[in-house]
Amino acid sequence: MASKTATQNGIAQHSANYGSIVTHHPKKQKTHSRPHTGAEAHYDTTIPKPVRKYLGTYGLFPPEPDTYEVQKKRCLAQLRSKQTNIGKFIYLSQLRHANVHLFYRILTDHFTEITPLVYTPVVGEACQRWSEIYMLPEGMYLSYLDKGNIANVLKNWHQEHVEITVVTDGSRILGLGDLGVNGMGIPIGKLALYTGCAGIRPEGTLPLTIDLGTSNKAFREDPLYLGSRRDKVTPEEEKEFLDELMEALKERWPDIVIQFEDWKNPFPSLQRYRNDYAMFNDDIQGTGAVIMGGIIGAVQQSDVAAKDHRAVFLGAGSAGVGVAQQIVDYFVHEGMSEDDAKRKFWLVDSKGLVTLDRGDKLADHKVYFARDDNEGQQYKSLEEVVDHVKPTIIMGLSTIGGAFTPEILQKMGKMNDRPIIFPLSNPVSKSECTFEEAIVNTDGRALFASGSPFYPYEYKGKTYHPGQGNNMYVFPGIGLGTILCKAIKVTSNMIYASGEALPTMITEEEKDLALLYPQITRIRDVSARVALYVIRAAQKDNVDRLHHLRDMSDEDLEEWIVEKMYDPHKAVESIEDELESLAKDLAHTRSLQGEKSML
Ligand SMILES: NC(=O)C1=CN([C@@H]2O[C@H](COP(=O)(O)OP(=O)(O)OC[C@H]3O[C@@H](n4cnc5c(N)ncnc54)[C@H](O)[C@@H]3O)[C@@H](O)[C@H]2O)C=CC1
Ligand SMILES: CC(=O)C(=O)O
Ligand SMILES: [Mg+2]
Repeated sequence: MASKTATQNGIAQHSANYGSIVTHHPKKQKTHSRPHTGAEAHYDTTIPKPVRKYLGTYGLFPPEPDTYEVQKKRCLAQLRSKQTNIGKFIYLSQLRHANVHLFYRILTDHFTEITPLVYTPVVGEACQRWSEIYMLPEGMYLSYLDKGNIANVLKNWHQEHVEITVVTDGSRILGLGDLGVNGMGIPIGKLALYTGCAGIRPEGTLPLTIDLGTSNKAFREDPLYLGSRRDKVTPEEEKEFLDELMEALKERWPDIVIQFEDWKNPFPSLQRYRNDYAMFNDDIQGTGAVIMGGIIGAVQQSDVAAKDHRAVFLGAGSAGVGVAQQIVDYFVHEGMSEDDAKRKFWLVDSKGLVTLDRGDKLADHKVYFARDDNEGQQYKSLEEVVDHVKPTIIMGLSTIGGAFTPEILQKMGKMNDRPIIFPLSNPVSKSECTFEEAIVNTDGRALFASGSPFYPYEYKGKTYHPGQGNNMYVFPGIGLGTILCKAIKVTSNMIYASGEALPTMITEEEKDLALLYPQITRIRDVSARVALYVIRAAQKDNVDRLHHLRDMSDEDLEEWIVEKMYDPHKAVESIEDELESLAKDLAHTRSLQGEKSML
């Protein structure tokens, strides 16, 4: 009997990976529904018959088990038959809910096709239309009214072992403005990439959206809007709420990594929590690191020494300042003084070139880069600044689609052999220029990366390949590295290391194509390398807690990281093998005891 109980427990435990399957078997303990891991057993047509019989799901779906290849073929056909991107987004959300391993198998097998549908650009449209398309929670929503009770609300989350959360208040979703609780698409999308790109277990992720009110009047008046109708809370109220939230998260999951995403003004929270929590801000730090990684390659390919570059940034917000700051660190690494490095940057915001004598009160985060050498002259437009600076690099983090006009691009092409052109705003509609515009207006010489994906472009008989300068190349690895070495905080050196890891992954073939980032299809290997660099930096800063990793060689450590990554293909195979063999064991035990076997 003892072995029978052990066997049953084994099946119950493993079948947890199949979501709510256990709910439907009378012998099994009832579990809560699992918004993020799905009820996939009912939809997983690959489950072998003996397992279905044991679990009490035999007869509940078509009789003959599929192979994964057939199942995938059917799913891709269903996906591709949807007429609109939003239809595809909804289909994929339902698939993730219904059969989480299948969703991640398909995502990892078809990164190039699926990523734009669950992340930028389509997630932008999904957030704009969230109130209309909403069907499933897929994460937690906290409200300002929960203040004083946040720890209790967090207890309602059904997963015991959350390793990472992405938290937003929806106040600056991509370049689309304040979308309030509709911003939930972003934590869900980012965490889907955590799982797909860096192998964080799906059930270890917690998408979290906080309703702190919204400045979006149209949403507040929309009867379908799912959030509160109040205006945004004050910065002081936000701070008090976040203090309580951070403490409550750490209390329930002491090792949790917390990623702040798409906040309108994220500098105060980063400053306040970075030393006491394993947290980082993706828009400031993740973007800084990923663009620094791309710039390292671009500087090499431009054949202009780092000290001779001049960068004009359109946009001086969290991403613009984060990126500029990170590249300053890189230039300093390359031997420049900090002051010289800082002087390589001209930041432009909605009022023009950021200068100390512009006459308005500059936000704190802009002061460091404000120019003092403009001799009293104020440059209002990007074109004027380009004429004044004669940059080698133009960077767009402004949310202004098309701001890099053909005239500006042509000037960049005339002034530089290899102009570095990075229109980084998301989604595609906000990109400062398209890949085609950059290629045509520089006669194919642009070194290019954009925030959202573009297709390769054929020009004068040659195919050009765009790079995607998106923080998705680093945040999954930053999170993975932090989790695996149990770092107590995410230091600046860990962020820097994540960007430094990227150029080490570019192959000669990719360099020949002038690519500044590895192909997205290799993102899992890239994330493992990023995690390796992050762990090494954590060790140097003495913030890691898994000290035995310090003794491993880089090669062994990278291999260990890969082994630790959730792989949806292996997950399904091993669970199925084990379930089948456990079911057979049980049948055998029953027949020895003279019970009628179901199998
Ligand atoms: N590629 C990537 O990985 C990332 C891209 N982004 C994108 O960067 C953009 C900006 O993000 P944040 O810096 O966080 O936003 P933000 O709101 O903090 O900053 C926006 C900046 O653009 C400036 N701006 C607005 N209108 C302008 C105009 N007409 N001319 C010149 N400047 C103007 C604002 O003054 C502000 O300095 C968004 O579209 C976002 O999607 C953000 C993070 C990562
Ligand atoms: C990519 C990203 O984090 C953003 O556009 O905000
Ligand atoms: Mg973001």
